[in-house]
Amino acid sequence: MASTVAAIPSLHKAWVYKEYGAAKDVLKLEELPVPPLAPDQVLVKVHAAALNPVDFKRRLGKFKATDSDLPTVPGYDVAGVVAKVGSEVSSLKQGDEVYGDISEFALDKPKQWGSIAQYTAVEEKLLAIKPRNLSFIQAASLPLAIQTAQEGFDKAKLRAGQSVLVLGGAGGVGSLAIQLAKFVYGASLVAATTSTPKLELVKSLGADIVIDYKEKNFEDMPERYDVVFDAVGEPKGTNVVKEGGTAVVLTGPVNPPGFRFVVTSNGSNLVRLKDFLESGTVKPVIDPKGPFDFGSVVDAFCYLEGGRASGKVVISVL
Ligand SMILES: NC(=O)C1=CN([C@@H]2O[C@H](COP(=O)(O)OP(=O)(O)OC[C@H]3O[C@@H](n4cnc5c(N)ncnc54)[C@H](OP(=O)(O)O)[C@@H]3O)[C@@H](O)[C@H]2O)C=CC1
Ligand SMILES: CC[C@H]1OC(C)=C(O)C1=O
Repeated sequence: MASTVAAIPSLHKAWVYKEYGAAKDVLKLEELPVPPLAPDQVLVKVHAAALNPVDFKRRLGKFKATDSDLPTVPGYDVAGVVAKVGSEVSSLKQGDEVYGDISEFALDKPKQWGSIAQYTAVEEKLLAIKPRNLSFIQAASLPLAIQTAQEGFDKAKLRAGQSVLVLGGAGGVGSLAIQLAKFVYGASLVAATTSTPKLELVKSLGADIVIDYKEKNFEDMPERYDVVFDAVGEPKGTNVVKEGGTAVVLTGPVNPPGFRFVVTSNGSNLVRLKDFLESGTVKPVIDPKGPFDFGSVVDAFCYLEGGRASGKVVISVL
């Protein structure tokens, strides 16, 4: 798909913080210069951007040792239209509808000028053509979370016919991890933990066993799993791993045989999932409190930071 692109202004609106702190204290909507383009980058007119916990952890200074310089425009996930291409860009052209995670390494010098803005500059290799059946809102919800699930299962060497437990099944990553495990990697059994109000959502995503962690402890159940995908950060997952299995840990402490990793972005990862997305086999999950409008980003972060989001918190930027 291609869209028409208006003239590019020299200034644009962006959410920015100049010091680390709470969203309500430091996050402001300001007019900034449109980011300059490197030769291998494209300028994206942002239609939608999604929030991730790494955005608020970063804004609280938890990764300052490896962060890019302040001031910071937050936002990793973007969906929009290519407005301009750098001199070395070969695979994208003006008008292409694209999506992606704009920071190749989530914690190591992530983009200073992020996606919660009217324009963002990003290397073509980090983007993919938006699936034609998905809205910009739906597409923006996917990149960082779906690549995290994909990379975690790849590193765990998940094979068809194996069993998976997803801890945090209703969250941004967990809601996609259930679907990928079941429909992309061919797991024979997918179990997931969530709380009482989200049991039906998690079952609808393909979980064969839904564990209400408010009522039951998965460690007390008889099942053991080839792969535990821990999107919660309690180190209990390794206690239910089968002999020879592993635990993928996204955050917090790790015990053997588990491992933790940090997601790496590449548009080719999204291309691998194109058919699953365009066929509707794997579906975006957008928290019903959203999408939030561009003026409500502080509210959106406050909601995400409450830790109860179902699927992804998305911002409509147009
Ligand atoms: N290492 C990496 O590269 C990455 C790490 N992460 C990290 O992974 C974690 C998850 O990210 P993301 O999914 O975006 O976060 P979300 O904010 O989307 O997770 C919210 C969800 O977590 C669920 N949840 C919270 N506690 C529990 C629990 N004890 N058991 C089951 N479900 C629970 C909530 O459900 P309920 O209301 O039912 O409790 C809610 O649905 C974050 O800490 C994030 O920083 C994320 C992406 C990449
Ligand atoms: C080390 C985990 C850290 O990296 C990302 C992307 C997060 O969300 C984290 O908490």
